[in-house]
Amino acid sequence: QVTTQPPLPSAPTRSQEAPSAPPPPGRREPPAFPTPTPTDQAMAVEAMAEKNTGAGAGAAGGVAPESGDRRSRFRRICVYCGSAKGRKASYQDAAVELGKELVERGIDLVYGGGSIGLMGLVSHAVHDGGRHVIGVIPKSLMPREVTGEPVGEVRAVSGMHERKAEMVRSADAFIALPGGYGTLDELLEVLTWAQLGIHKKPVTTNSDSL
Ligand SMILES: C/C(=C\CNc1ncnc2c1ncn2[C@@H]1O[C@H](COP(=O)(O)O)[C@@H](O)[C@H]1O)CO
Repeated sequence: QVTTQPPLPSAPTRSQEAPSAPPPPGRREPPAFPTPTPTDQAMAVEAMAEKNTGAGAGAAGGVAPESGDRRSRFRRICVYCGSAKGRKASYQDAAVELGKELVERGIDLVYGGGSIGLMGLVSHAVHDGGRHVIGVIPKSLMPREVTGEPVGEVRAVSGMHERKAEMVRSADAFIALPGGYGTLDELLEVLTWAQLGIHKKPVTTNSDSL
């Protein structure tokens, strides 16, 4: 099952896009999209799994949370995010907060294996919180995306396609944070694979992601 959450306002028209220069006098700034918090995102994937109990982490071996318990039914969530830190400090805050949210819910992380940008922030937050981190990365990309000692388990794969397939196989649900073209590619692929019935795992993002 694939949905995005929460209900989003309609997409801006070309004329509503954020201007690169200050607007002329009298012209109003376009409305800002609401940015769901990492807690919203974590709750969204839980809700999706609940609605589709045959498809969520139950099917993937997750553990149903007891009432009042913040532990998740998901064992592992894949986070797609940028290899850069992005233009807004709020993107970095969201990466760290999401990492902490996963820790609090007892969820391990699957991600692209890089130590740079938002990937580095989310992986360190999860690792520092004591959860397992699985980084899936092609050997050829290591010099570019890994600096210093990588955290957690590194799964070296043969190429980009194998990386995406391994990430989808290894996780029970997917959350996209802000990123660039790579994040967009990963998100579109996991969505289109769901559309084709290749997997039945929840996918969520936010309107401010890409
Ligand atoms: C060659 C293939 C796909 C090409 N595109 C990508 N597919 C998957 N992941 C990618 C691709 N390009 C870059 N990435 C990785 O995404 C991460 C985030 O990148 P961003 O651009 O900063 O959002 C990063 O780890 C990139 O390596 C065949 O399928």
